[in-house]
Amino acid sequence: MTEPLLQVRALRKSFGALAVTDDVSLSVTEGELHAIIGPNGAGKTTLISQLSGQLAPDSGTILYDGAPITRLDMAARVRRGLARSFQITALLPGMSVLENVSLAVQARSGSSYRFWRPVADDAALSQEAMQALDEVGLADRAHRPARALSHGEQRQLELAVALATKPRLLLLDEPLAGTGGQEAEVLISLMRRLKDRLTIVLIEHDMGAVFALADRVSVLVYGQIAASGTPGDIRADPKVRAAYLGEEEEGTPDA
Ligand SMILES: Nc1ncnc2c1ncn2[C@@H]1O[C@H](COP(=O)(O)OP(=O)(O)OP(=O)(O)O)[C@@H](O)[C@H]1O
Repeated sequence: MTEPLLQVRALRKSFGALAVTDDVSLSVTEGELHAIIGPNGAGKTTLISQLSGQLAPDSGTILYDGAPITRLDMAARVRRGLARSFQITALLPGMSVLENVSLAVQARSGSSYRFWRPVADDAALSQEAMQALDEVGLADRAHRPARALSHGEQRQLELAVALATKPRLLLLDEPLAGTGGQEAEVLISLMRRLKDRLTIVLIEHDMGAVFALADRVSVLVYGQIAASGTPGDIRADPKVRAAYLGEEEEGTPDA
């Protein structure tokens, strides 16, 4: 059996007396889209922040591609191919869409690009950034300021920024938040395309999207994995229905 691309073992993180990640173990196989769902405050974002290197766990181990990365910072994890999509708040609103993505290409490439020149001037850098924009469907918006994009387009831009780091494993924290209708559809079909070539860990409240996209689902409740399995297993799990799905009848996948 092939080794999982990501293995989390006995991860713990507390804020004061509150154990927000409480002995979490989980594995993500190369090529799968693994969704993490759970009620508000269950600890999903805190977990993904530890996977990306933004937050240090109190104890436990994170193995990526067979090697421990628990003590590596975010930049070192990005260089190994583990990227988190940056939130809209991390976008630079006055810079162009292309410049926002070019900065991510530049960050990955380190000193191979001359950092004192305006980022959009470097042809190779711009070309790579354009590829990422093309992949998310924003090539025709390249020269607009990021602030001129619609909310849904800004979420596409976040994905382009993450893709520009050439990840092998992509961590997505609520990519559909604040979107609806057509905007959500665009993002869902984009994730469907990305999952053909990348391993993805997805935190998402939109159960329709989760059950349409996920190969496996883990349910986090009060900082602990309450269940992990295929979407079919999760739908049928009485513990999950009681702890999570039951709480929002509208979002129940087979409602
Ligand atoms: N830096 C922090 N300091 C103290 N408490 C925190 C901190 N970050 C998160 N928490 C608390 O940890 C708990 C889990 O938060 P987290 O954001 O990880 O949950 P979540 O499952 O992502 O929630 P949501 O679905 O609402 O985004 C919450 O009770 C939150 O208030």
